[in-house]
Amino acid sequence: MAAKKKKGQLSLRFSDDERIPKLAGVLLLFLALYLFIAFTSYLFTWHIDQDRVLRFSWELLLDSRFEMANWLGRLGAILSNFFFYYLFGLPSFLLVYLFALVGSALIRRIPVYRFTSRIRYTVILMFFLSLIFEFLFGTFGFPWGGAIGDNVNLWLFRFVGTAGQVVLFGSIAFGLVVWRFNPNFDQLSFGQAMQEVYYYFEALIQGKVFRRAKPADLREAQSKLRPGPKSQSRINTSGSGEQDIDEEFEGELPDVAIPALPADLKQGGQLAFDLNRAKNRPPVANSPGDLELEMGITEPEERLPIIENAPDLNMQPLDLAQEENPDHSEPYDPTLELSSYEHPVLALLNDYSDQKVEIDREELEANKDQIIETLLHYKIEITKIRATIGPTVTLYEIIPAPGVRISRIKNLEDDIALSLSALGIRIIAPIPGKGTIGIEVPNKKKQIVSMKEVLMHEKFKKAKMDLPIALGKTISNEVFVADLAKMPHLLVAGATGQGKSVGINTILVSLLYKKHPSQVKLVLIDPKKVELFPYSKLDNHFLAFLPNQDEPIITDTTKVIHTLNSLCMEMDNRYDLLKKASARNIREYNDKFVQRRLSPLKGHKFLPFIVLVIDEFADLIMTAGKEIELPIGRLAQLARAVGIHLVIATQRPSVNIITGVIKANFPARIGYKVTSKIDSRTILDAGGAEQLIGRGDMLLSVGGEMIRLQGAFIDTPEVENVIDFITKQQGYPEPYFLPEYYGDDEPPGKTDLKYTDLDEMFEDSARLIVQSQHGSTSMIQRRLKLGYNRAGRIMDQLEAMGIVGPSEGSKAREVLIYDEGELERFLADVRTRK
Ligand SMILES: Nc1ncnc2c1ncn2[C@@H]1O[C@H](COP(=O)(O)OP(=O)(O)OP(=O)(O)O)[C@@H](O)[C@H]1O
Repeated sequence: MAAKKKKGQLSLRFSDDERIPKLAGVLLLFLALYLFIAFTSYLFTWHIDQDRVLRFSWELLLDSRFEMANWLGRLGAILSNFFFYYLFGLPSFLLVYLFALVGSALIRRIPVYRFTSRIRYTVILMFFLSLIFEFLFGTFGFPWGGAIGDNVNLWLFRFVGTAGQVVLFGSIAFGLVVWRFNPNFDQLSFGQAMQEVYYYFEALIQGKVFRRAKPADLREAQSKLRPGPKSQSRINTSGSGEQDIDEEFEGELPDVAIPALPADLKQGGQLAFDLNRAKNRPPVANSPGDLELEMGITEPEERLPIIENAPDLNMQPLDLAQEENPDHSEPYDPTLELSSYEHPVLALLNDYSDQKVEIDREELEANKDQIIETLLHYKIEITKIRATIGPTVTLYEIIPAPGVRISRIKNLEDDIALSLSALGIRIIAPIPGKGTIGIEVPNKKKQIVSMKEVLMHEKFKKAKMDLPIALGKTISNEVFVADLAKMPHLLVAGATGQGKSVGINTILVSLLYKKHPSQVKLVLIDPKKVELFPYSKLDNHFLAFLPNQDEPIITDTTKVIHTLNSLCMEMDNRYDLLKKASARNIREYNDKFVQRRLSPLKGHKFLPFIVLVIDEFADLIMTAGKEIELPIGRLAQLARAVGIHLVIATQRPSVNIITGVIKANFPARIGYKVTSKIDSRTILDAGGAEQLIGRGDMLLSVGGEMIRLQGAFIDTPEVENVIDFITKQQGYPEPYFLPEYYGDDEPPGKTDLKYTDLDEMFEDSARLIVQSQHGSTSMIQRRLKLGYNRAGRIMDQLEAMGIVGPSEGSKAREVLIYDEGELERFLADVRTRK
């Protein structure tokens, strides 16, 4: 008895010992390496060794008189010949892969059964390839498909003949592809195929060959699409462009005032008019009459930082989410359900390159002279003036002489504007973080910043953000990419016709270019019913809305109220999930889910980010007031941690629209041109937006910092191209449904839901729940083979109909109907409620 117990204990300890599988893994890895070397060597030495090793004998293996050419000696020669000649031929290499796969799984403690399907595919592939190789190359001496390939081929040849073999192998290959990759043929159409060919050739003609980009490929594809260094302007937005200028001019600065600028000087980049002629000469600013101007080209200076580097507005540190996967299982891939989804390609967008205008050198110098003259007129001396040329405005940055008060310059804003006779002069005194004063002067000819150039820029391509949005370019011509998730909500306002709708399109298109449908969902509200209409086609890819909604884009005020409240419910549900998972924010939660540390059986699921966009929010506030404002305020206050972010836009920036509640909760705001300083203050808490020049010129205020940007331009046909590109691909079987919301005045209850409102599977689910007396969503999901969202919706309906009780966290709900007879009577009654 004692001995038995001991033995039991021993075996328990033995099976618990994690070193055993690790040692087995090491052995397999060693075997894989050994076979790999032996097999590789066999490719070069088989003809030398084959005669001797064809017939195995122990003597051959053990007698040291036999010398083999194989790099691994006699054992290597015998083993590789065995696998190549007697078994599978060249595909024997797949065995190396299998041993390595299983070996590495064992040492990483990943259960081998997770790889069952991969192992199965590999073994089948090995058989199949040995058949094919032998069929194709069987007449050569090398054992391409080994004895297995040879014998099966011989049998097949006698059975179906050569033509039959070709057909059979073709069908098997096709069948294997279907089995392994389950490609979608539903949407295979001649038109789509032609369009793909067209995109390819269009790019080919432009010398921009690329593959249809997957996220990782996008970088490569875009770098190919970027113009080569030769086509870059000498003075350019990019770092390399500015470098060019430096090299061009260094050491050549003549001693005369204002040397000639290069003839092909284009917009972008930074020029400095240094009022200290020589570095070793003391400043001469105190004697204005004596000023000699010298133009130097300076290194591009760090301007207002992009949001990418801005401090994390999210209070919760994110790096804590990077914990190790405890059971070392293969991570969950949320994109798997639409694994063949391809991100839109850049060829769908327009270049607007013909719109690029050269800056007028004389305009630059004239403005500079005017500024200096005007300032001198008011006895303001300066030591240095520098110009940074942007797409729509040029920033003249001046360093006043010591002792000059900044407020004096600020007060002269109007005089300087008058003397430069240009609209929209904005004076920034001082530029935050620098001792300089900025004077922004609009360029006579403005440059369109295309969405395409912004999306193809490294900053966007490399952006590792949750919700990257490419807004446009700063006035120093730097591409500006921000993370909406960190903003964490955005208020967009500006007078009509100044670029707001284009701006919303750039935000949405940025997300469509960068994100997989599993990662982000859009809730689109458009009371004007026009601007966001094209996006309605994305319902099964990127949209989220209420279950009984006919139109994917929400236009009706009552539906908007329901949607906002439903989003609040979604937020609460997500908080529950986060709490159960001990995660502090969506990133931590999703990281845990991806690492398979949260079980779907307990209700956990991968949470996509949700972006709510309201285009024209004034009408809603005017008609529904608090009913709109309160849920927006609640979402804005609380929703960022669970990945719900808002973008709300209005063309009426008055205080009764942009109320205190809204303002307090939207730290990031974009102001397009407005008609008055008061409007500017309403939006940005500061003046300035009234001095913008329209057509996408904007001020972004975030975290107390103000950045002037030229918005990227994207036209409606381009937006439609992108949407069509996505909708032609397979989407999810259904949209992402938000939780059902019934409204306060129509509380969920027996009398409210009509039979027609109920899900088709409602009755079956009710029977299942009553039969099993177990109120669990995951059971409905599993037994009736329904998606998680749909099962959840049915459970809500069961609750509303009084069949189950309310949710009790991770526990099953109470079932309120006890026997099937009672249920059938109840259902018959419900059926009559049409
Ligand atoms: N970033 C931009 N670059 C160049 N032009 C632009 C840009 N944004 C807008 N425009 C020009 O301004 C016009 C009006 O833009 P948009 O429709 O976005 O204005 P809006 O503020 O949405 O107007 P509304 O409120 O009436 O809808 C566009 O048709 C376009 O010609």
